[in-house]
Amino acid sequence: MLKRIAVLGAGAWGTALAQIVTLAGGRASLWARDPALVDSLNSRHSNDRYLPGLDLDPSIRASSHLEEALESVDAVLLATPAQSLREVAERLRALLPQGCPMVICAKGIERGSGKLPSQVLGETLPGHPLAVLSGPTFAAEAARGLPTAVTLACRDKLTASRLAGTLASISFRPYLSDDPHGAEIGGALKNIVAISCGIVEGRGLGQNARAGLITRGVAEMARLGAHLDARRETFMGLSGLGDLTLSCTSSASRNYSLGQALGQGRSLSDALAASRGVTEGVYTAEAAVLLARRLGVDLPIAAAVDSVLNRGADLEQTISAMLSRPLKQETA
Ligand SMILES: NC(=O)C1=CN([C@@H]2O[C@H](COP(=O)(O)OP(=O)(O)OC[C@H]3O[C@@H](n4cnc5c(N)ncnc54)[C@H](O)[C@@H]3O)[C@@H](O)[C@H]2O)C=CC1
Ligand SMILES: O=C(CO)COP(=O)(O)O
Repeated sequence: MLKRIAVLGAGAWGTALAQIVTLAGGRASLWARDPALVDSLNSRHSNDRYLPGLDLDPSIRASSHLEEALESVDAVLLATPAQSLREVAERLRALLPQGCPMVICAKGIERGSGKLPSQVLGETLPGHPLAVLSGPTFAAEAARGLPTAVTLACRDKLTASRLAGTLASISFRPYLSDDPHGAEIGGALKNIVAISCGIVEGRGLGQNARAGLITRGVAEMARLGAHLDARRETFMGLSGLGDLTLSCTSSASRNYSLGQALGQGRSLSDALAASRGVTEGVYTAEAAVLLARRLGVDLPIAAAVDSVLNRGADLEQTISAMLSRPLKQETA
């Protein structure tokens, strides 16, 4: 078993993951940029900024120094937002022990390059075993020990099962997969679809529309995945349909709530200011559209969300245009 785990990023998910490691019997160090947050994590064993009301295991050691957080670690969980992965990976280059496995816990696609997190890490930190952890996991629930099932995807079976052993407990249940790209695409696109479902809710367009978007969201995942070495069946699993089910039906999702606010007529800057943390779908919509254009893939939901959020398109006209698209085969 990999016992000593460094979690990088002490937001809601990173803090929850550190707790999950301790629930599984391991030791977690937690890297946060902000020394004030580190002090409160170490002295009060809580993260009032990102995960209020939760008592953390006192064995979790936080540090604002990467070197310290990485001391004697067996594996690293990357839990900063997707857009910061490259910067964090570059800092890791001189510090990470040879062959140390890395687990991508962020959900997104890089802006500017249109790359998946595993592609970003493959460029910046080649040679390290890579896994992707994704699925329906609200941080606050998983950290409290409420039952949670996830996809743990890794091309190397031995690394996958060692990582699963490190994270698994009575309340946290990883299912193994050998399709990391599929898990990444599912996690990235579900945030965009969650924004679209929030818009539907905020505008009072009904539950039929939401179910339609969830299902067509799976179709967008599968179409993109077909060009990126991912398997269709992955999108029917926890990191695809599972996460869509969670994030597209609950205002506990930040992406869904941002969509709700937009649907109610609030501006993007107001909705972002009210958000409880990073809303990955806003940035990934732009990156997904870039990637899809490059690959010649049609992603109408992602394109509509991107045009409303990032290109100043009128919401009402965008909804009309979506609904007026030419009729097509369901499986195409
Ligand atoms: N919150 C949740 O329930 C879940 C979140 N995720 C994913 O995990 C990732 C992180 O999300 P959250 O922890 O919820 O976000 P958050 O907004 O709660 O926290 C983000 C943390 O990353 C830090 N950070 C931002 N840029 C950084 C940089 N350049 N270098 C170092 N630290 C940086 C921030 O200071 C903050 O502590 C996202 O990709 C999200 O989609 C995945 C599963 C569940
Ligand atoms: O990824 C998540 C649940 O699986 C968290 O979703 P939000 O980022 O939309 O809150």
